[in-house]
Amino acid sequence: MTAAPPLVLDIDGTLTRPEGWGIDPRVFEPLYEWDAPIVIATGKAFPYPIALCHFVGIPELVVAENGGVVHTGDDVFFTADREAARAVVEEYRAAGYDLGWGAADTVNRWRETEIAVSLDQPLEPLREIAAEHGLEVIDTGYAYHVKDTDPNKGEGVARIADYVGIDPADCVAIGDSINDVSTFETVGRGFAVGNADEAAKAAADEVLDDIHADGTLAVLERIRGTK
Ligand SMILES: O=C(O)COP(=O)(O)O
Ligand SMILES: [Mg+2]
Repeated sequence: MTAAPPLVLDIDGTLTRPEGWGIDPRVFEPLYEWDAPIVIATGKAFPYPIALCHFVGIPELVVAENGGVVHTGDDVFFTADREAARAVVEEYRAAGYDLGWGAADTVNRWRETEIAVSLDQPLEPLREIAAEHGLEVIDTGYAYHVKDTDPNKGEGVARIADYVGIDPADCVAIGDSINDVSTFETVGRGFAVGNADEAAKAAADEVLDDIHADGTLAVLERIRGTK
């Protein structure tokens, strides 16, 4: 008998259908059945991973907004200040640009510590304005995130692991982009799916052939343990 390891899972690019968007429904059952804690570590706003945990039927262990929001299951921590990102966006808008999500902007509506800008908006002016405010812009392949340079997913994962009583070194993480590098540096074993960007591939212990959920499902099959 081998025990399943705790998991740290990114959402976009990792749990997504091979076409690139939408959660692949095949991941629901193995996550529901998983015999160890699962941390969802994402760049998405807090309600999205919470809803994912809710709909899969697993406890809420969540790192959202690239580490800006950490939920240990009992307590929620905010580790970055949204005001600086807000100031960057105001300047970006004043210069004639837009966040690119339309009037409802459900991408940022519940975002607490950073701002996300659509990939179809100009990056260079955003980077310049962010730098003037001491912030960085990271490109996850799904959005540009204007954020503090400080918090990251890995620190959030470490905080949750400490609270839950698991050793990060025992965790297996799967991810696809630059915002997963800190996760890979925190856990014992990191897998980059085949569609991952160069930063994630370089930081991972192993790069998978399969893309998106196909890659993730292949890892889960390999490490799920036996009874
Ligand atoms: O929000 C994003 O841009 C990416 O989200 P992810 O970290 O779950 O891939
Ligand atoms: Mg991702």
